[in-house]
Amino acid sequence: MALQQSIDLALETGIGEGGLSQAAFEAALKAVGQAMERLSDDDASGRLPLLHMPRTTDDLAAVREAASWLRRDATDVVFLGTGGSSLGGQTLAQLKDYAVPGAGRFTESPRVHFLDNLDPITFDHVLHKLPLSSTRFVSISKSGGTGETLMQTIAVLSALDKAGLKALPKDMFLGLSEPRKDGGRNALRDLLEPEGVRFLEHHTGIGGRYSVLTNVGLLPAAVLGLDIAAIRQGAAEAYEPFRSGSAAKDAPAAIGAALNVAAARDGKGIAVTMAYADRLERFTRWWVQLWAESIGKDGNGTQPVAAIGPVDQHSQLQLYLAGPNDKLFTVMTTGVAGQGPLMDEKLAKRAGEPGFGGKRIGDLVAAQGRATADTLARNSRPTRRIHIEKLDERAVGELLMHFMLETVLTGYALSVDPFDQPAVEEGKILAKQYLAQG
Ligand SMILES: O=P(O)(O)OC[C@H]1O[C@](O)(CO)[C@@H](O)[C@@H]1O
Repeated sequence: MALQQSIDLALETGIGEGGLSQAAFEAALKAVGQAMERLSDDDASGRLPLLHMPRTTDDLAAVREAASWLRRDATDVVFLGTGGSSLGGQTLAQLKDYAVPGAGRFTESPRVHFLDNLDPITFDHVLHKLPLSSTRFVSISKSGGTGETLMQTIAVLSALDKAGLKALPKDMFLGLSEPRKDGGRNALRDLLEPEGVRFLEHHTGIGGRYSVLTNVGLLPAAVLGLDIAAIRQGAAEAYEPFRSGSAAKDAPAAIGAALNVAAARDGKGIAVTMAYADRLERFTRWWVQLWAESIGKDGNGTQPVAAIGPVDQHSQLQLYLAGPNDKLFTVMTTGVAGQGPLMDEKLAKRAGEPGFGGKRIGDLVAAQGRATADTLARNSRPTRRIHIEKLDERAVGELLMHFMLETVLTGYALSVDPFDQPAVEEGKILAKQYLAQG
């Protein structure tokens, strides 16, 4: 297993007052144990295809084929889509420096872009800058009806038309959506299929925010040359204790769920995940959607907050250490010790930091991650630590599956349905009304 989780700094037994009591944790673990029984039924009945994804391999060839079609002669590949239709792919793409501050600008061809937010200025700018004749577009929407993705797709079709290119939309576009239900409407298909655009099928039994291990997340990963089989193998590692019928106390994702349940019951209404790695920044955003939409309903839920270290030590940490003690922290570190530029002894002395001499940047980051977890604990803030020595496809696959399982189990244990998001529809309907009114 690549993921090492320790919860001692979250419990009263480890940090004293402020930690979660052993009794509360045990009670939560019991509830999660019951949730695991339900999960086991879900697996056996096939009700949750997500649970079978780690062991599935027969769909990978189609993903690889689509990826190589997209890469052929392309300078740029643009993924249109939002929420669960984008964040999983972004998380995986970050292994190849996507959206890594500074480094992301130097990525090799094809450049990959995820346009998940709808912003007219950005979209205009990107459409003007992209070399359209060598750009490929992928529109992803499970429902096929998300307004943002439809507007983006319409805008691109119009831009291609205006550019008067020889290639047709079918040579430049790929769609990814559910099949039409009972032959009914699917707006994205209605838009693209008449142009001859080919579609990959979105798994009908897997929700958008749980779709990272399907073609939704794996297609961008394959375009970037990542080992998509290894991502699934890593996910299988996280699922193994569940597959083999381990007790909750022996299943890392169940332990994580129990911590969250105990914290929620204890009135700790905020869950902060602080990752000490640029290449986990998109992961934290993916987790925010997963957690918020899955757990936040019927008056339940804890507020997910994403943070990155060490940069957010210089913006958020003061509150975390000295503000209200209403949070459960997860501090994530990777094996960066010994990595990065070496600090020259003389220059370090000149800077008044002789202790930096002979150390590497990764040494300081490793020390900072450790210090932040320990300082939170010393200030009575319950803190879980997750360490991943080597951040690669396998490790990220395991991490993603761990957090999906943790989320589902937390939902089950708190008696909320972790798979729907009914409340967000109201605003979408109103926005369409306002648009019509002008
Ligand atoms: O993939 P779709 O259907 O376009 O939905 C995009 C996102 O919108 C939501 O439905 C919320 O509005 C998310 O759950 C989903 O990931």
